[in-house]
Amino acid sequence: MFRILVSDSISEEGLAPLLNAEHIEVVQKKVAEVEESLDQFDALLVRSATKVTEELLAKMKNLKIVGRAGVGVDNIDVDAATKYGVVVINAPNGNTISTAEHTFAMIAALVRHIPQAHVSVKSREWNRSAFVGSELYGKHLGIIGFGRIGSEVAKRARAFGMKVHVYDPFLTKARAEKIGVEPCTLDELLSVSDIITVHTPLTKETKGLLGPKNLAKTKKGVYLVNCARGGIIDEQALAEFLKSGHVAGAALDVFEQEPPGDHPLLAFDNVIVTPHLGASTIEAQLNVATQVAEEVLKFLEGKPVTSSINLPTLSKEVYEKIQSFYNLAKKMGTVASQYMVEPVQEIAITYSGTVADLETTFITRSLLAGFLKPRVASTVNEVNAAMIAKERGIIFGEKFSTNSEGYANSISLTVYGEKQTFTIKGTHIPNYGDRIVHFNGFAIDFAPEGHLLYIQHQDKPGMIGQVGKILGDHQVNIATMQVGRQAAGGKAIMMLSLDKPLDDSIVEKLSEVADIEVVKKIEV
Ligand SMILES: NC(=O)c1ccc[n+]([C@@H]2O[C@H](COP(=O)([O-])OP(=O)(O)OC[C@H]3O[C@@H](n4cnc5c(N)ncnc54)[C@H](O)[C@@H]3O)[C@@H](O)[C@H]2O)c1
Ligand SMILES: O=C(O)CC[C@@H](O)C(=O)O
Repeated sequence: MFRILVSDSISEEGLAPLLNAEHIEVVQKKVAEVEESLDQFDALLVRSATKVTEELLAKMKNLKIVGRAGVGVDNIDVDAATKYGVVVINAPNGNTISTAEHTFAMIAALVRHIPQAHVSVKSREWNRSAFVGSELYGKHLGIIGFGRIGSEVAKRARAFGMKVHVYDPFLTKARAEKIGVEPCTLDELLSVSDIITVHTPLTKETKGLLGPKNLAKTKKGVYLVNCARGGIIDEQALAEFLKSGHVAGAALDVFEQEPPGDHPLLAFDNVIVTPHLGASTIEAQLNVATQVAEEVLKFLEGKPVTSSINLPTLSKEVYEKIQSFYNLAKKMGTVASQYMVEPVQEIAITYSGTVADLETTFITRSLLAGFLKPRVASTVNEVNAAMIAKERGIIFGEKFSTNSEGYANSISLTVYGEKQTFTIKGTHIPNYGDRIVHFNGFAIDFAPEGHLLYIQHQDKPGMIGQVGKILGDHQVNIATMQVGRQAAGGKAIMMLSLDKPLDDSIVEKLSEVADIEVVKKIEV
């Protein structure tokens, strides 16, 4: 049974996939109103009101996923979520059309003074000359940020006969051509546009993007629109440029602080505002709620999610192809970690054969998670494994090889520690399973599963008997046993799989046997 906390108002109809699932319990309450312990929840669903801070994440000890019913995740501390191994997903396109339409409604309202005229008529005035506007036809619209919403705004602008200028440093030429726009520099856009609308995320680079310096480069009489995030247009600079009359008006759906309270911008007649309504349509709310509910359900059922902020995204098809290697890699990491009980500096992974053609990022993360789990007290999984490895100074890297030495596929892992280097190689055989085919320089063949016992010894008659006797004397049943050696009479290994975990005292007894050099128990 999974428990999900829905802490903001999210469309009930959209939550249906979760509400109808048998193994899911949905609690619809604000975080602050939850009386029980917060660590009972596996998932948290929010819009923008709930602030998912590090402090909250620390309290939700069993949290696995945060779902944002919307695009922007600036109310979620994604770095902290990554640190705690919590997946963050959003609903990236469910509210695109609604927000583009709202932007366009704001543009039209702004240049035709609709809100001001509305208030005037409601006040029993009839002042037609006070509200003379401008046509959109033939005007230059500058769009900063040409992603999902920016490009939908462009389509609507073209339908109105506007000339569209686009600035987005990450826009590829191919995409621009496909949509039929000509990208320009920010300076070009600023100097030519009659109306400028911003559609970027709020980042270090975009915070204050339209500040004093760039606003000074705009045409006198420019109109500004922000239906993206408060702060992209510097609010203080905007107030100054409105005061001087350089900016003719602004339409704002978003503010640096929401609600804005008694904000100086609200005092300007030529500033029109809405309370972050871009995504507030029945359709958008149903879309984002459905998207996020379906994704959370998939995730809790162990299936891949497609809109994760802090995990590589995988399609179902790709996930199905990599799943076996993902499991194999995790087991290899677990085995290697328990073998190398010492500080580790580097982990090198080589993918050979068919696996080399797959999306290996996820497989590597799985291997790292398997490796780090026995060493790290906090949650470690595919989300935070790479970050934890880096934090602990472990370098890791992938290599690809066409030479899989007779196997259809293989993953080779070398761990460089302070005292020794350890190599293990595994393969996945369809309908047979995962096999370790090289272990620490020995050719061998065993399944990396259950309670394993590794023994390295001199290749002499009677070694197997001695090991069998000690285990038998302690009522430990051997399920399987594989042996390997480098040369007759030289170094040899045994890998046993046991029916129950081994006591340390038995490990000690085995270590005392003459000609046994290494004994390690490994739990997979
Ligand atoms: N008002 C609302 O209710 C509402 C609803 C949905 C989305 N939003 C916001 O709208 C914005 C756009 O959303 P989207 O879905 O189109 O996102 P998107 O990721 O599809 O597009 C963002 C675009 O901004 C571009 N960009 C990034 N940094 C840039 C920079 N420094 N200069 C210029 N361009 C830059 C990116 O390349 C990308 O193309 C986000 O801030 C989102 O949070 C607001
Ligand atoms: O939840 C909302 O209504 C706001 C959504 C919007 O800002 C977003 O980023 O998706």
